[in-house]
Amino acid sequence: MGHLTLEGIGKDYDGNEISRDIDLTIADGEFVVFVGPSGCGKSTLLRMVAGLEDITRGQMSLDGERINEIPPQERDIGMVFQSYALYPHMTVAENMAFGLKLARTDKAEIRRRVEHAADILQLTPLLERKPKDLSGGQRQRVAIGRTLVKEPAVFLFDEPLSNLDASLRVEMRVQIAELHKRLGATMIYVTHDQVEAMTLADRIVLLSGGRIAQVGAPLSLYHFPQSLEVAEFIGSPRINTLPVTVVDPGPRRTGVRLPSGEPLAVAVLARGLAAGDTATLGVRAEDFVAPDRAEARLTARLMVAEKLGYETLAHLQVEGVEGTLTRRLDGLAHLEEHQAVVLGLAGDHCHLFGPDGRACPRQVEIPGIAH
Ligand SMILES: Nc1ncnc2c1ncn2[C@@H]1O[C@H](COP(=O)(O)OP(=O)(O)OP(=O)(O)O)[C@@H](O)[C@H]1O
Repeated sequence: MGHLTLEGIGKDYDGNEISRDIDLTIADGEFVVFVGPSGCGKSTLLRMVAGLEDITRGQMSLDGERINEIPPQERDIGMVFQSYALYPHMTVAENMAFGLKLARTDKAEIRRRVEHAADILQLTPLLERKPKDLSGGQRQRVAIGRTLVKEPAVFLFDEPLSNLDASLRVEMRVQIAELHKRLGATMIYVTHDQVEAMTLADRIVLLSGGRIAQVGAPLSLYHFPQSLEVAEFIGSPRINTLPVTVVDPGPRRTGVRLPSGEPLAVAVLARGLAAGDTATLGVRAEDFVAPDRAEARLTARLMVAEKLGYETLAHLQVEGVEGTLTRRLDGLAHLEEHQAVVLGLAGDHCHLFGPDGRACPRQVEIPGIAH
């Protein structure tokens, strides 16, 4: 079992509150990813779960038992670190067995567990090699193996792929997802890479300034972000934002005026907004619509077209909007530099954020995705 409960967890360093008001329940077998910008407190929270940091406030329980005071080695929790720090003079098998030997585990049992972990991680042919004779990905698999042999109820991963190159990261990401499916164990994974978070997580916990900004399934955070901060963190390219003025805060649609002066009825509840307020319209790169289906239009000029083969990212300048907006187009779109482009907007495909950054609740249904 690996059912974790965090209630009112907080952490201070030298009188500074680093983590605060963390309330979170992680179900047995769930894959949860802590994500957020650098310094938001992801590692601190993970290290508190591991027992490597004291908890200043709140209660942490594993399978109903309080674990605040239980030392790391006595928690049924295993951690895979960013730097895999294998012992260079030991073979792969010895590296994996080391923790079990220290814990005086029976020799036959150690052999069984090492062989089993090697089989799962495809390390069997490498068991007698030394770390210097392994690739980066293989070393990372040994580091995972070292944790796997402990057979913990909860696996913690602290940015385990950040030392690997891009293609290896993708490969290891798939292997970690397969490992989770195969073991069915509870896993908590820390990363600042939102693609890793989106692809691995059953649920994402997005942290900001030591607090939870939003918890939910990856696509819920993508389609129903509760704040501008979440909307901007989740999704690549970053969500487009433009300043608008609220003209009609209606009950199901909110009328706004675009920088071009055109009106648009956005499918959101105008909670807390009044006519005359300045708000932020959010439009994902794929959510612009063809001009003939548009409810409002923006005239833009193409600055740069990034042709990625399967899609083109058009970076566009719009009068009255700072920076550029990005529109995603399928395939190799035919675009000329500086050409005029009409960006079509539809109220169902936009987000609206108030002056405090809070999202106005969207009044749209997306099949299979919870609000
Ligand atoms: N031992 C410590 N003493 C004092 N402050 C610390 C200590 N460890 C971390 N902090 C501070 O706590 C905050 C959160 O750090 P943490 O490492 O948890 O962030 P993070 O989200 O994991 O960042 P990153 O993605 O850069 O690793 C930071 O401001 C950091 O400087």
